[in-house]
Amino acid sequence: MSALGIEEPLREIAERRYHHRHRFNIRMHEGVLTREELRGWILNRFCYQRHIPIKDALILAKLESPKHRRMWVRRLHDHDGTDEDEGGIERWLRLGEAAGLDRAELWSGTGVLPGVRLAVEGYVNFCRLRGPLEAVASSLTEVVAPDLMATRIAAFEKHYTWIDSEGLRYFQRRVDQGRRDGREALELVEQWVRTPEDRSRVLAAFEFKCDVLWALLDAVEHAYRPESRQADVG
Ligand SMILES: O=C(O)c1cc(C(=O)O)c2c(n1)C(=O)C(=O)c1cc(C(=O)O)[nH]c1-2
Repeated sequence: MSALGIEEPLREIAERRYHHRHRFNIRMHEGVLTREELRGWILNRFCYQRHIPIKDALILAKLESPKHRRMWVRRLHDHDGTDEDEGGIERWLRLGEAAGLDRAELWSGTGVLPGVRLAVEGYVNFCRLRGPLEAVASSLTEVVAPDLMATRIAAFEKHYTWIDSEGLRYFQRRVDQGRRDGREALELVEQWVRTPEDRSRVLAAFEFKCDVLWALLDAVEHAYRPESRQADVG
């Protein structure tokens, strides 16, 4: 199946359903989030971050060729780190610290919203239960994530200067890692797709993943919106 057969419909779905369209991200980029909203997002996104290597380990166990496993295992190192590199989880913790959050609090999971927990668990279980084609396809949002991250870095540097720029290293590193991951996963999926049914499964997995990211932001937006917090207190 040609690249046109997968990448174009993926990008069409992303245009409508990827979380760059979510109001929380739009407000983040406009620079209008409060400190509490941004801290709430960082804390809750840590729940997603810490589960990425777990879902990648589940995918790794489904790959039958050494070549594919060698490619995929690098994702674990990207997040968990190596002797030479602290890794993405550590960089996310430093982002949290730069925003005034305590790393012990991030690790404790206290404050992770029910909707976030369910969305992340849904993603991990999807990768646990589905076959390799769908599990790999669910990572394909990384084809579009790097552009969003570049926008986010610019927005943080412009609007959220109270966060030390050292904290942005997670996103800076992730732009290139995400581009490579997205390209590799797309190549794998293109090799594997043989039938229209396979193609439909890939697109459905991608839609599911868009829903995971959307649901995560819905939960954060609802819980930390300044007006809803006032209403909760009242
Ligand atoms: O901040 C974002 O907008 C964003 C989005 C995504 C994504 O689209 O799944 C990932 C990340 N960040 C990210 O940092 C990351 O490590 C990551 C791994 C994966 C994946 O599905 O394997 N997605 C993403």
